[in-house]
Amino acid sequence: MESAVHIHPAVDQGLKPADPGFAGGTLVCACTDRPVKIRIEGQVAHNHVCGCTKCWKPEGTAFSMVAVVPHDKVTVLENGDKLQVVDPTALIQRHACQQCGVHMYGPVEREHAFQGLDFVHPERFQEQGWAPPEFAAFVSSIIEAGIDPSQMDGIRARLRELGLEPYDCLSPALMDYVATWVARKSGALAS
Ligand SMILES: N[C@@H](CCC(=O)N[C@@H](CS)C(=O)NCC(=O)O)C(=O)O
Ligand SMILES: [Zn+2]
Ligand SMILES: [Zn+2]
Repeated sequence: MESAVHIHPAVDQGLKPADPGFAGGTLVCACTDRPVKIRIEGQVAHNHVCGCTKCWKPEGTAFSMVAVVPHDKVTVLENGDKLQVVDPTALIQRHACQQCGVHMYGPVEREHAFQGLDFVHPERFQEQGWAPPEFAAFVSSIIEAGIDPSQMDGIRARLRELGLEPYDCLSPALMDYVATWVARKSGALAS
């Protein structure tokens, strides 16, 4: 089934499988002059496409693609002076290149189930072999960015066709993980 809306350039032609030997790589922003370079050690986890308005999306694309890596696996290699935090009040401290706008890494420093993880956009890797997205998150949020609600049935069908089950928040596994963290903190569950 064809949808007029592009999901994301890295998935529109189908997903590329992970290389089992992928040991990390370098994320590069879109600048030709003094690009920001970030070294990531090891494979990314929980890669997914995200429809929210806060995650960086390539031009003309309805979804971002975003995964997590432990914060200690992230190193700013070059031109870190170009980075600025988009919204210092947000849970994810998205560090964007002020020149080209690409978000390079987003640590979660606050006390939260995701504390210690950095959100990254794997399509910015110079290398191939990163793990492909596993699901689609915050799908209804694309309406907040201006997608006509009448397109949603087609977009969800296209996501399913690509093997990216659409959810309006995170996947059930990740929602359960977050809720378990909250319940342990409150004492509702034994820690
Ligand atoms: N409907 C909202 C959803 C925003 C949202 O909650 N985004 C999720 C997925 S990235 C999140 O965890 N945000 C935390 C943050 O932005 O720091 C929007 O599209 O702006
Ligand atoms: Zn840049
Ligand atoms: Zn998002």
